[in-house]
Amino acid sequence: MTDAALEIRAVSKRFDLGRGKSVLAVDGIGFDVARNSICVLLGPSGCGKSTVLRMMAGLETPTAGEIVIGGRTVQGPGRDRGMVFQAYTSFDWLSVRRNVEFGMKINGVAPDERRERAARFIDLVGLTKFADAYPSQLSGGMRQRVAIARTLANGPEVLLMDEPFGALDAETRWLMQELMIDVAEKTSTTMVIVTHDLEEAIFLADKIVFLSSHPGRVKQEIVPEFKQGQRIADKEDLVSRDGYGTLEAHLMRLMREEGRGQP
Ligand SMILES: Nc1ncnc2c1ncn2[C@@H]1O[C@H](COP(=O)(O)OP(=O)(O)OP(=O)(O)O)[C@@H](O)[C@H]1O
Repeated sequence: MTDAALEIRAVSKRFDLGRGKSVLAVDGIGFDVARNSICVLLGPSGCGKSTVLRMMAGLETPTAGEIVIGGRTVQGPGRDRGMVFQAYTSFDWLSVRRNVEFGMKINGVAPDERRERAARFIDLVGLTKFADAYPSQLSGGMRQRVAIARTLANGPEVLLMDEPFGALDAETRWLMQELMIDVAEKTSTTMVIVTHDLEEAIFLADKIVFLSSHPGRVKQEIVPEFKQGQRIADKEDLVSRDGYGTLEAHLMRLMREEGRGQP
């Protein structure tokens, strides 16, 4: 019995470009994501991070290998996974509460339970005062909180996030990162987060999987040992810890090595 929530086994992805041409985006990658952990996929632009995440979500099919979640091979999208994208994906004509209830309604969750769960997750992301507001009345960070609450309310085993804070300003980004640590602690959801931001990776990750540039292969799996197995909920605290700078410099070196030759 493995304690992995997610197993990526020798996965490759080749995209057909038509006229007999194709591109190998991901080449034989393998790694595990432990249950209740935060795994960050890091690597230079075009290394295949989003492709790997989309295969986990079942939005793309591996050309070779398999992805196993909770003992089952992924064969398409499923309720055991929830995905949050960089672009805000809330329904503008529904209030925050109705947005969060929407997926549960589709899934046939009874009204009372829907309301109770929506209230819990809206509270978790700090939007209780805005439950009756509409997305157009909210800031970018708040709208992304709605997307997170809506996704978590469906009770996924694994939360997949593709550059979730990429469109936010620096300050909101920190707050959102701190929020995700809080969410991970309170909900014990396994998370896989794609980013190219080194600081974000170090802050959020229990494990970093660094992908080499095109085609994507696992270059290194890195556990930020300086955190001593703890999540550090406060960014100032994190960056002032011994070992933070060394890890950041190491990741910068990897990024520079792999980024060479990129436009
Ligand atoms: N649908 C597709 N058809 C053809 N090629 C694709 C498709 N999706 C991705 N690719 C190619 O696969 C490679 C990996 O792309 P992917 O978007 O996964 O990288 P990434 O690491 O997420 O990049 P970025 O950090 O810039 O978002 C790229 O060369 C890209 O052009």
